[in-house]
Amino acid sequence: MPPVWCANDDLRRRQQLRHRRDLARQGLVNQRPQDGNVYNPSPVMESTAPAVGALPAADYVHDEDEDLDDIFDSADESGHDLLHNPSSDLNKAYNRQSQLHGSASKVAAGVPASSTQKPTANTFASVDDQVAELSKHAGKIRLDNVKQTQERDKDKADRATAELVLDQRTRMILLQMINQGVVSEIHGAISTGKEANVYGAVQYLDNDSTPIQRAIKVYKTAILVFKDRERYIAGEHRFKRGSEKGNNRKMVKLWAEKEFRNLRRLHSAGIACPEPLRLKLHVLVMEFLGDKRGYAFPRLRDARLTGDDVDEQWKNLYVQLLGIMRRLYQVCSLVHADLSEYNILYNDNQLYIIDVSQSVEHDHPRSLEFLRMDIKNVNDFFRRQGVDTLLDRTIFNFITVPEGPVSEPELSKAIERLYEVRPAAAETDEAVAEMEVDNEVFRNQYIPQTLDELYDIEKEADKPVDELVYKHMLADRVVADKKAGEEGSQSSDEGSVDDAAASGKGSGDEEWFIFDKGAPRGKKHEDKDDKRSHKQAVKEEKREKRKEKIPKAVKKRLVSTTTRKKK
Ligand SMILES: Nc1ncnc2c1ncn2[C@@H]1O[C@H](COP(=O)(O)OP(=O)(O)OP(=O)(O)O)[C@@H](O)[C@H]1O
Ligand SMILES: [Mg+2]
Repeated sequence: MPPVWCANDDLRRRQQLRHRRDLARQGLVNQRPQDGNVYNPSPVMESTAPAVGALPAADYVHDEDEDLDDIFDSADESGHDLLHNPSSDLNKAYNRQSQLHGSASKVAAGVPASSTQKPTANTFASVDDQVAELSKHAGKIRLDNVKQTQERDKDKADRATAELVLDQRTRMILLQMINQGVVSEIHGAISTGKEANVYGAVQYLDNDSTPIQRAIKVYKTAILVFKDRERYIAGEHRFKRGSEKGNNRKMVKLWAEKEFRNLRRLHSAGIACPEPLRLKLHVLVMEFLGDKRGYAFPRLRDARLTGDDVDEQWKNLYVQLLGIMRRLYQVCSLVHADLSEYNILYNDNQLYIIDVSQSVEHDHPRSLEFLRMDIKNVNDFFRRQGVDTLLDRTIFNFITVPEGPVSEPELSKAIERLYEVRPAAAETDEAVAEMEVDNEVFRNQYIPQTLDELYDIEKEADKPVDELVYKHMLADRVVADKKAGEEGSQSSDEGSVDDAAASGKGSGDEEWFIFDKGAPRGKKHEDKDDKRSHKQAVKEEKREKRKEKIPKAVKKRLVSTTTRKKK
């Protein structure tokens, strides 16, 4: 018998546990851990998974007082719009899933699997009912079906097996997603890490089409697996509410939300990355980057380029990545903050950016420091591949300067120009040594982000602007660049790359100048004569309209007569 609502918390909890135990006995819900910290998956839930499951104590601790209420709360969902968008394929998938797995009455009534209405009473009974309802999908979570093509170390592969067991909350979220048709089946782990596991999944849209591959990132909520997330979230306006220190579950939810939102920004800016599809608490469903059989693209670290022009391919990838970094900064207002060959996937000369949960906005107090770290990682990696890399400082300026292109092919052209205007002797040993020194200096330079962070504001003010690392963040520089753009609009090709290179302005630390500014947008940049004639035309139009206007007194009279008639 389902438990009845009761005001007494203790009694209610006991009833809930008893009910869960009953369900567990019937094989519907996973039982609580027994024999210390060993999970004992129910035969239904883990029917195809191997019998592993000894989890470290810490992995279990956070689940001790596990409740599932928030899992059935639709307020914690993002990407739900996909499901309700009539043009979305997810709709089809949802209907298909519902038809396949009962709930026929719900489908007929047009009720979504997880109702958006919150129960007003008997919450626990409702949660348990939903848990029981979801258990019919248990066989579709088959984590033993691992697809690994990448050269990962043995340690990690072993960990992948040991982590086949999901905690109950995560399992419920996954079952819910299956129920809603977001995915149809969940397969093995693509990757298991300290902070998150990524699983492969498939979504069947209709009976005869090939399934769509999906990736599901599950963030870990265990205490011991936390890294210093605070430094990424603190100081960013999107997370002003605070980082929810001390509450792991909330913190991880925030983290997943950050990745979802950042991915969405990247995707809408046209940067190659997995499209985020659905977020529920700490579980994120996204586009799968890999082949149709479910094998993920390799990380850039593991990419094996083939052909006679491998060197050229590496160089092109380098140029492509610098362009992406500028686009990320200028269009998305983001710094990746963990960019390296581990967080970039590669396929067919295309780079895909992943793992943006720690990416920060411009206004983050350490964004420039993170950017400099990203540049270092990228340069170090490509130098190891034999690419003639640009100076860290040059790239930093290239990324941060507001003026200039933000899309291909102009971005690549601008980078090629950076090579062209580089001091001529860049290939000599001496120049290489000099480059290394400059990189070292730049990497250790202090980058203030606000005026408050300057040690000696007067001393800084005396320095030539071009000596400042943060020169592109100075308000007057940004304004000056904009002004130059306005003036540039009067003599059309002033400030173009060729001019800059020819006049020698583009050498050394002046690379920011070599962007082709192009025609500035916005009304204030329109030609003065155009503006005047437009104003005149609008005036004329208004005058004509006034001629047809009924005088106020006449209008009033007309209104009053019609109202009287009605009466
Ligand atoms: N959308 C995707 N499609 C295919 N594979 C993916 C996708 N997202 C992630 N992966 C794979 O999962 C791996 C880990 O993903 P990610 O870098 O996002 O996790 P992580 O936060 O680094 O986890 P941890 O730090 O705990 O290792 C990646 O290296 C990649 O191989
Ligand atoms: Mg990663």
